[in-house]
Amino acid sequence: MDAYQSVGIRRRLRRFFRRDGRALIFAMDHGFEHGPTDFEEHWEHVNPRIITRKVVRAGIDGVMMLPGVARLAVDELKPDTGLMIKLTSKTNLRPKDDQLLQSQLGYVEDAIKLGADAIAATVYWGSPQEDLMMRQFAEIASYAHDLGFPVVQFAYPRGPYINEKYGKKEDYRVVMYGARAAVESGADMIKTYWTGSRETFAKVVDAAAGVPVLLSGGAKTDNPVDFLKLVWEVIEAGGSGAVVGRNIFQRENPEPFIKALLKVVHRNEDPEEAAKAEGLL
Ligand SMILES: O=C(COP(=O)(O)O)[C@@H](O)[C@H](O)[C@H](O)COP(=O)(O)O
Repeated sequence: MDAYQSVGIRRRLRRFFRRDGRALIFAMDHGFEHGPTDFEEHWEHVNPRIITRKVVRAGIDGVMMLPGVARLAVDELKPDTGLMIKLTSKTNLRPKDDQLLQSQLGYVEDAIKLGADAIAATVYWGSPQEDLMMRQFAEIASYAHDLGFPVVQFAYPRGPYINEKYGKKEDYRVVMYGARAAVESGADMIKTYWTGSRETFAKVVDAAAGVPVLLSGGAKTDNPVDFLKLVWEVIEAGGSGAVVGRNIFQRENPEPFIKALLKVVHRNEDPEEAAKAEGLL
């Protein structure tokens, strides 16, 4: 018989993933990590309640937030919207030498009090402060697992040696290494970078050995279809979905865009067809 904890972990993961094993998750930690200027294109979206209402209305599977933003936005969530609380972060205001570290800014108990379904933390694999983030992740994961909560790792390879050895952090071997390190450190879900092609992303998925790999969205594309195509490639590569921020909240009208994304993620719909059906083309 399963221990209570593993039942809790499976049950909470299902609040993000539909029966097809895929999820589209809205990310809103940018006011902290990038600064509020990220919202300037559509300033009303700086208000977590307004943008959360829109993404929930469009049918998003889950949201990822830092504790303070979740506190403002949770009343906008449906009972079945997955809530992922991220417990590490950094501001862009830090000195450059400290930018390769995410610090803990909340505790597992805080996330549970907020009604979290999953706990997230970032590890910059390859950072000079990798050791500290590994310990942070291990402590968060061990405690969350003990209480039956799944743990999501934002597995971001970043550091001077990576650039020296591989040229860029998006090299598939680097992303694959980060994903594998996430698996081996006990993650139940992984968020990572696009590697540039379906074939290479499929290798990242293989290296994750069954732990779901989701795309970290990235900068907004001018043409919405370009982003739909990228997510389509992720799904074709065996990826389990995407965690998307700027491509949603930097659009004037995010709802049809989310609906098109959901068609790509959950129905493998052709990106252009999905865009047409939602009036984006
Ligand atoms: O991981 C983050 C920051 O990454 P970054 O340091 O900007 O590469 C988060 O702020 C976002 O949640 C994540 O990037 C997803 O949001 P978008 O990239 O889709 O805006």
